[in-house]
Amino acid sequence: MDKFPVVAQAGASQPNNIQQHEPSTQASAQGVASDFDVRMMQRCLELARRALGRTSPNPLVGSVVVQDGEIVGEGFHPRAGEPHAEVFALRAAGERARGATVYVNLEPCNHYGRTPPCSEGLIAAGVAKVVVGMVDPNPLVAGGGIARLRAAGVEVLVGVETAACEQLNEGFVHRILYKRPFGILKYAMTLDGKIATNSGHSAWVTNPSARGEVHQLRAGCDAVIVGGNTVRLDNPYLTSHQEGVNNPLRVVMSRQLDLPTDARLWDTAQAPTLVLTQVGANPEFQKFLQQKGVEVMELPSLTPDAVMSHLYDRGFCSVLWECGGTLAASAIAGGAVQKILAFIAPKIIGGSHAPTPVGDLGFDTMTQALLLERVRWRVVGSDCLVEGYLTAKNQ
Ligand SMILES: Nc1nc(O)c(N)c(N[C@@H]2O[C@H](COP(=O)(O)O)[C@@H](O)[C@H]2O)n1
Ligand SMILES: [Zn+2]
Repeated sequence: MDKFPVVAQAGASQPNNIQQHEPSTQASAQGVASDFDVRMMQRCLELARRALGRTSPNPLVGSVVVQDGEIVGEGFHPRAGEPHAEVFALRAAGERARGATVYVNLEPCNHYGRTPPCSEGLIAAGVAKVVVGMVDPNPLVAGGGIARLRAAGVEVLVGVETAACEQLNEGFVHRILYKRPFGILKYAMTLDGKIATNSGHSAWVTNPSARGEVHQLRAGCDAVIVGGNTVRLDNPYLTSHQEGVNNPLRVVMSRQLDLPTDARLWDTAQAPTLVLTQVGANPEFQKFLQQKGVEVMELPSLTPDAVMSHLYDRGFCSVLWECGGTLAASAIAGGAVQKILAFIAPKIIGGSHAPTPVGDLGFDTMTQALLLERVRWRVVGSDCLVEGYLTAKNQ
């Protein structure tokens, strides 16, 4: 997997300004990870994913306790307010935790939050060694958990499968560092760069496997945002379409609330919907939505950043933009997008008025182009998925 320097400097003001993070000296890697260590860390990540989309504002964390080369306890963090992964793993191991090695994809915490410090729990359980995937960027932890364990005589190895650990928690890390959720812009376009025909028809650009990936992506996000046009033209469900997995909060941004009364998003039995609008917009329609169980909120300024700020206040880590080109351009320009996922279908539809995934960014020359880094691509069914991160140059 590519190196993924997702962690940026705390306090930096530009949300897209992602920089390489160097772990603190205190917490730097000591010793060499074995193939077994790598396998155990991958198991932690697997366990962590069981709570996909359910832990915000907390991270996804899994933990494994190993005694004499054998797994004797496993656990994951199920949601904020519940015990941390290490606690569940230690509980499962019981007395066999004494002298054991504990694996965890995020540095054990060292503070009293909603739960007591895991560093103290690990010390009290008498573990001999802790293997950590990545340092916790939370200023309340930030190397302190590692230092506390070492001070108590526990051997600590830091930096196993770090790239994968950082990628799993890129939303949590971004939230901590920038006080905004991590924004992902996803779109599907034809080979000639259109997201719909001249008449606005878009079902479907991509093949069913690609649509399955999008459902999976939604399951890992706290919210999915669209604009009024997407509601009017596509009438989407925006759910994960799977039993027992997370459905994100479906968010509609609409200034005028000139929206259809029969939109699928107003059926809140499957997933909640939040409509964000401007102060005083269409009171009749607001009433109609509220009667349907849709939450309506007026924001003094309906900008992508104001929306992301509101979603941050709700404790969200990752937000998916599934909007049309105009809102996508505004979200990018407003620093609300850090990652792009572009599904490209091998189809050509032409059309000089056919919409494209990103509207006007006000650029005149190619030198102004937004650059992506850490770009990867793979084939998904008959389509191609290109993904990458907006670079610091874009700001
Ligand atoms: N190492 C580790 N394992 C977990 O299972 C976790 N949830 C965390 N989270 C860290 O602790 C903070 C939350 O603490 P409370 O749940 O409020 O007690 C979170 O921000 C992470 O820094 N870490
Ligand atoms: Zn903890």
